[in-house]
Amino acid sequence: MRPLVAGNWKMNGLDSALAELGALRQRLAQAPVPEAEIMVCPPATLLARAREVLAGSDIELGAQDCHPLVSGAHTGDISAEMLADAGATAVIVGHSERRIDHGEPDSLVNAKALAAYRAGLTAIICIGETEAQHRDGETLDVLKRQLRGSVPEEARAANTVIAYEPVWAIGSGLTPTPADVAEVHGFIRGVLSQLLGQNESGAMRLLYGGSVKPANAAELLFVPDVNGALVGGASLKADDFYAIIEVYRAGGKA
Ligand SMILES: O=C[C@H](O)COP(=O)(O)O
Repeated sequence: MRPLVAGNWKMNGLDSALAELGALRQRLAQAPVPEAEIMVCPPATLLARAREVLAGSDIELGAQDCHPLVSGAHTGDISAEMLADAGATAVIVGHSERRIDHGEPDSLVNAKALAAYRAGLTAIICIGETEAQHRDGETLDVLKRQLRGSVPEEARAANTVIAYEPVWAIGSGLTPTPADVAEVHGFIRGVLSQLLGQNESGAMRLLYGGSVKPANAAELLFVPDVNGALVGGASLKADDFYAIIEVYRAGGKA
């Protein structure tokens, strides 16, 4: 399956990110990496400008969150339909920063994923254990609970991507070992198989996220059952993001 490398800008991008995006576009035009699908997820305020920068390129545009409803009295919120209207083809839901900062439970993440489907967007559903849960050996239990609660019955390989992001690895420079990533991703694939059937589970892309950098991308992204990356900090710099994407150049994993 074709891997996906998605960049999550989070609440960044006021300064140089659009210029960096232009540089990334140029870099990929000069030295394409057709083996990978590439996406950037800027803050909602930058979607329109990012869309202009990317016009005519293969780089896709995603968003970072959505409200479950189409419209209404929800000050400050943005619906999946509005994100689609702004040019997004995907939306991240259930990122740990939303789960923790905004107290989002699995049921809300599930509703947001359904909203994404309703608007024709791909849902990138994030799951991951905290440092304490990791230390206490609860990782697999936590992930199973999050998958059962957050992944709608309507999830299909064509409309859903799962991103495993250990909270303790996000922005910390720490990463699980490739063997740990392999175990966890194999486990996720198995739970998805129980929930959605083997065909959908087998074809669904499972991304790894958490301190993916040019220096560790090759060792993390060629692990079995890893079908791409959700990249935070390193997606803000064209050179770094390109170097991560480039690990998929022909000769790597199909
Ligand atoms: O969504 C992206 C992740 O939270 C990873 O962020 P990071 O690459 O800065 O650790």
